[in-house]
Amino acid sequence: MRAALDSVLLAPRAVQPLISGAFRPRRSCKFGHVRTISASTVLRKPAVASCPIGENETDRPVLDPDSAPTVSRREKLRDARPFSDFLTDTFNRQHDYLRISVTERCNLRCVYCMPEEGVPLSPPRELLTTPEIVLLSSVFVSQGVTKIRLTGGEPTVRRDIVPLMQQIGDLRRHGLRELCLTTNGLSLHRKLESMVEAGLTGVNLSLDTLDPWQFQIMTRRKGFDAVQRSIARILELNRAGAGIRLKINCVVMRGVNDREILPFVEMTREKDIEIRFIEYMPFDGNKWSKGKMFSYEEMLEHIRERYPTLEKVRDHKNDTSKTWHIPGFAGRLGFITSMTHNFCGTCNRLRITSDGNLKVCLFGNAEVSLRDILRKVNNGEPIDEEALATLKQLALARRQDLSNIDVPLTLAPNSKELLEVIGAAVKRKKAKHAGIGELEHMKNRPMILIDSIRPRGMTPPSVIWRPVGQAGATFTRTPTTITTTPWRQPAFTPASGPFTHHAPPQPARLFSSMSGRALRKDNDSKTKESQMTPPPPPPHTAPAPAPPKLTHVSASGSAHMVSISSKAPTSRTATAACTVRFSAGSPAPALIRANQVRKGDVLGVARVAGIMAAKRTPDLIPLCHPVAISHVSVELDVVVAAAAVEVRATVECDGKTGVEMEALTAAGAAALTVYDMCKAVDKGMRVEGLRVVFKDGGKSGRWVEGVQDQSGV
Ligand SMILES: Nc1nc2c(ncn2[C@@H]2O[C@H](COP(=O)(O)OP(=O)(O)OP(=O)(O)O)[C@@H](O)[C@H]2O)c(=O)[nH]1
Ligand SMILES: C[S@@+](CC[C@H](N)C(=O)[O-])C[C@H]1O[C@@H](n2cnc3c(N)ncnc32)[C@H](O)[C@@H]1O
Ligand code: SF4
Ligand code: SF4
Repeated sequence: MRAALDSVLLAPRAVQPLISGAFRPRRSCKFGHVRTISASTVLRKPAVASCPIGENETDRPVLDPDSAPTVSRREKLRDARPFSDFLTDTFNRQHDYLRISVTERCNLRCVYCMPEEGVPLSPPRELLTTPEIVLLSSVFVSQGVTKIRLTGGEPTVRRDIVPLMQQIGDLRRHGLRELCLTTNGLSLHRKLESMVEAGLTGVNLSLDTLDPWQFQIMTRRKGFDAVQRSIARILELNRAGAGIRLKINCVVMRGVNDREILPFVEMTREKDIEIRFIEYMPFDGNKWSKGKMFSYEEMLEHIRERYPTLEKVRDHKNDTSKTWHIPGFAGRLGFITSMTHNFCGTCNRLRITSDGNLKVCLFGNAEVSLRDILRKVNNGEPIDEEALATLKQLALARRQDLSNIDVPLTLAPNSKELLEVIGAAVKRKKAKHAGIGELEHMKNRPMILIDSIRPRGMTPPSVIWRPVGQAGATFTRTPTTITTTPWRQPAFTPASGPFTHHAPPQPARLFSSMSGRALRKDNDSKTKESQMTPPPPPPHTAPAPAPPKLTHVSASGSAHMVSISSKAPTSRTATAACTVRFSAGSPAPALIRANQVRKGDVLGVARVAGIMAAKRTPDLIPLCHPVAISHVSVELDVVVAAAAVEVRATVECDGKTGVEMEALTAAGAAALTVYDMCKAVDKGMRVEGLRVVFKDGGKSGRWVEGVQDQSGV
């Protein structure tokens, strides 16, 4: 007894819960044979990652449901139920794997992932709070999700990542089996033990090189040693039986790190880890070219030359990677072939972005805001710990009313509505994503804002399925089609029909300038205007000439937003330009060029200001529609001879309305930032000639400044 107690007290902190039984790792093979690693096994000998019947290729550490305080009868009954229809798509794919992006931030700047200057971040109130992530996780687990992966950005930079994992880890008593992390490993070693205690079962760690200098080139930051420390710590904990499944993700770029393929393969000789080589994927700003991509076939050939005995291993049905093994080696090799072979047929993934949008496909462009639905119960405000406590009370109070929903799990009073929206989105999921031919010509935004990468052109949600929130919502389902009202065309009148669900009327804050008439179900603005009763003509006067049609003024004369509901989304681009002109003899242009301005890097800050301003355009220009911008670039050229900085901003979107206002706002804000940062050295600056110089897409097609006949442009 005394010895047993000592073993608990003297064991490393991460292992204590293993011993005490608070968390008991289990392993299961692909056939579902599960065995628990006992405390004595943990202490006496390394855990053997083998299947009880010898099938050891796909051992998967899983959370131990028995370690949770109780598994209620309700949970057991739920497990016996058929898989949730809400999470089953029209191709009968059952989505039991949820990826959640918990932050947009990152402490590295990998060349293939992020622009050097980083990405503009969303305002904090738009991001999911910890209680909101837990609520959404619980809704998904209640429907049969058994695996949750936290990703980002870099998930470990989220300040409350450990408490968040603890709360998600608690869902194991409701059926969650795996809680995983995709991380760059930079600060993982500091949090690893508490994460294991929280229930971490798997780590996918990104490492593209084994050379510290090359690491600095590829990530634009230092940190190689810290990553090595994290890997060593995982292996150490695993030797003690923690059972963390470790995979190393390595994006292979020709001419950059392809010479390291074989050293990575060598790592699997002694270590029980899986090295996964990922085909390099394109998105705007990462300078992708087909030539830089090292394909699956090429990698295999290269490895086979050195290791001819390389053999294929049976993959788990939902794996993204194709697994191989060199006989005699402890680890395995995987290949993620998003560019050359899709693996969509067995897809079981859904993802939630850090701002709370559900994406049913990594490459799909439709998103639906779950955050807005969730926040309705808190008057549109983010749900914090205090609000969560109230929700818990509510959930208990209405326990009886929700016979078909697991009350302890789904604390959100509007779980049913959430499920309806999730179900409709899942049913819209396509069979597969585009092939390489399409991917390489598509535009993209930096993928750090979603989760992992999204190839060029796949990103910008051409339709944001944001059905609810402040503006109210209508979901109309007919037996053959499901449509969700996009956020830009809120319908305020409940639609009719047997399968209609509509949100309770909400104060129409965002669109409060719209007249009641303009807000009716009819989405076509032209029809709407023709149906309005014109004011009677004044008596005894000649008929007045028809007033010019003011598209932004309603029948009652008040300013309103033009409806673009009936327009089809198309790809649109606009470029705006302007000049910051300095006084004659001003030292500013030379200082800017030499990056010697005391306030800092003028061009870098102005570029970011322009990008952020483009995203904020509808907040600044009252009648401007919010558009789903897919790309913003801001270029600033210092022309010392002309004592000027020339600014050009290009904005792209796939949408129903043009982006010239966004381009003008971006150019204007970049110019004003130059002004602001230089006003100490030149008080006579002027911002000149703000204008659109190029526009493409939509009904009017291409337009170029200064060209008389636009037909040939
Ligand atoms: N096509 C596609 N590729 C994905 C998806 N999720 C991840 N990937 C690819 O997998 C790479 C590694 O991502 P990870 O975060 O490690 O996720 P994973 O490989 O799906 O993780 P597990 O299968 O759970 O181990 C990404 O960079 C993508 O290339 C997905 O849903 N679809
Ligand atoms: C976006 S990161 C987020 C999680 C974490 N920061 C990390 O690096 O693991 C997720 C994965 O996407 C991969 N990735 C990012 N950009 C990529 C690209 N252009 N091509 C292929 N994979 C990419 C990364 O290597 C990483 O494994
Ligand atoms: S791959 Fe991960 S670590 Fe690298 S920049 Fe992207 S999010 Fe950060
Ligand atoms: S591309 Fe979409 S459908 Fe294909 S595997 Fe990824 S998420 Fe699933």
